[in-house]
Amino acid sequence: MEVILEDIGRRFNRDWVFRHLNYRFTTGRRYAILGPNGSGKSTLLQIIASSLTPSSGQIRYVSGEQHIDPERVYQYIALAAPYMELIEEFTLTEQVRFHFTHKKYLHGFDEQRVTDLLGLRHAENKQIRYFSSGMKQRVKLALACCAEAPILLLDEPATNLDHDGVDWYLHLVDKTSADRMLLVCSNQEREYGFCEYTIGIPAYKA
Ligand SMILES: Nc1ncnc2c1ncn2[C@@H]1O[C@H](COP(=O)(O)OP(=O)(O)OP(=O)(O)O)[C@@H](O)[C@H]1O
Repeated sequence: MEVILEDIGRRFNRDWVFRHLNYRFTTGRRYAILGPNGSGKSTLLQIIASSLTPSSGQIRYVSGEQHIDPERVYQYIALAAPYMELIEEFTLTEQVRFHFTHKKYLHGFDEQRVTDLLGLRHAENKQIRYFSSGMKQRVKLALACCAEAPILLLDEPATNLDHDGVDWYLHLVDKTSADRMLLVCSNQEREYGFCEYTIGIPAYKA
């Protein structure tokens, strides 16, 4: 699968966040989207996820010979981001079950394995609203990484994670990112050090 950005730009009102961005993302590769706060990383990720449209240029999604309609791209994407909410009223078990009624499990995973991987067995029946911020971040990452989707998008994945949490995240990525297209938005080397390709957003400042 390929995601092809053709001269894309995005502005909010009169202010261009970035412009003239050409890039080709390919399955099996890991990319870091880099830049300081406010540079446009999340904006670019949302354009790639097709939840935001570019103000100029176009984005194409190609799977083999097939062109994918941007409105159906969500079926190919798993996303973890700070602006995504978990369902606070659910227990952990209910949240996992609910998520995987909409998404398939990645090959080799099931409810049990996701819960084990989370290391939150003791909190299975606890409502998400009582989880710490680090526990919630682990849940978001596990739901995204353990879902069957060729494109995995992680926006600031180490947010709220302590030292052990970052090691846990790196292990999770190692176990789940093979043969997928992985994009990590970050400004911290520890969360994207494994990426083979980097895109610096400030280079596309208008
Ligand atoms: N809906 C919106 N309306 C107006 N401006 C917006 C909107 N969304 C984002 N912006 C602006 O676009 C710019 C890029 O924001 P974005 O969130 O993409 O940056 P970022 O690199 O992800 O930042 P951070 O590292 O802080 O998460 C910022 O100046 C932001 O204020």
